[in-house]
Amino acid sequence: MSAPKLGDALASAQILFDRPALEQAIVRMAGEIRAAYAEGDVPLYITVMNGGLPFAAQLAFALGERGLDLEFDYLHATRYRGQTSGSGLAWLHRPATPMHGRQVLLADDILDEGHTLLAVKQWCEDQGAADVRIAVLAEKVHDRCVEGIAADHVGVQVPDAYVFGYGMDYHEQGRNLPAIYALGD
Ligand SMILES: O=P(O)(O)OC[C@H]1O[C@H](OP(=O)(O)OP(=O)(O)O)[C@H](O)[C@@H]1O
Ligand SMILES: Nc1nc2[nH]cnc2c(=O)[nH]1
Repeated sequence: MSAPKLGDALASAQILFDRPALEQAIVRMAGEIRAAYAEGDVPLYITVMNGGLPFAAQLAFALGERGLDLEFDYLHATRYRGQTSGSGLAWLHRPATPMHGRQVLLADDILDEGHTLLAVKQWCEDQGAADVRIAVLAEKVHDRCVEGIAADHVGVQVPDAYVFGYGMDYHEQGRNLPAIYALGD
């Protein structure tokens, strides 16, 4: 079966945040995150692939501009496999950099029910990370978030709908759309 067409989804989608609004949110986040670290700190900056990639890249530059150096690594843990729901987390790649005693900064596109970032944060702590901060471009507003997880830094809040663009996929399409859309009915 072929994937539903991105163009059809866009035709009925609602634009929630355009590129300037998201860039502005990321700049604001960078100021907050910079202030959370001391002079000379070099956090281990972990991009949560795939969705976190565009956001993480932009945030990294904004942090560099503010004098915060970062050591880069990445992980890929996926839960949804292109659908809106699913159970269990599949680790496709774990970071190679030792975390013991490190300050870890996780960058992901969205905190929805929180299963992904809860498992990822717990894994970082199990590896001996001294401190784990979470930065997400979007936080979905509902009451289904699992206990024990919250983002430290949030770009924008999105309604309880399937969203795509700016890293987030619509059936593995549309990740490079420079805006966040909510899927229509
Ligand atoms: O808060 P949750 O309900 O756990 O959902 C959020 C996670 O879901 C998405 O990842 P996905 O598993 O779709 O992988 P992807 O980044 O490769 O699209 C997104 O990138 C988050 O990591
Ligand atoms: N693309 C996308 N991925 C998600 N992962 C968890 N929630 C969402 C969502 O609304 N959209």
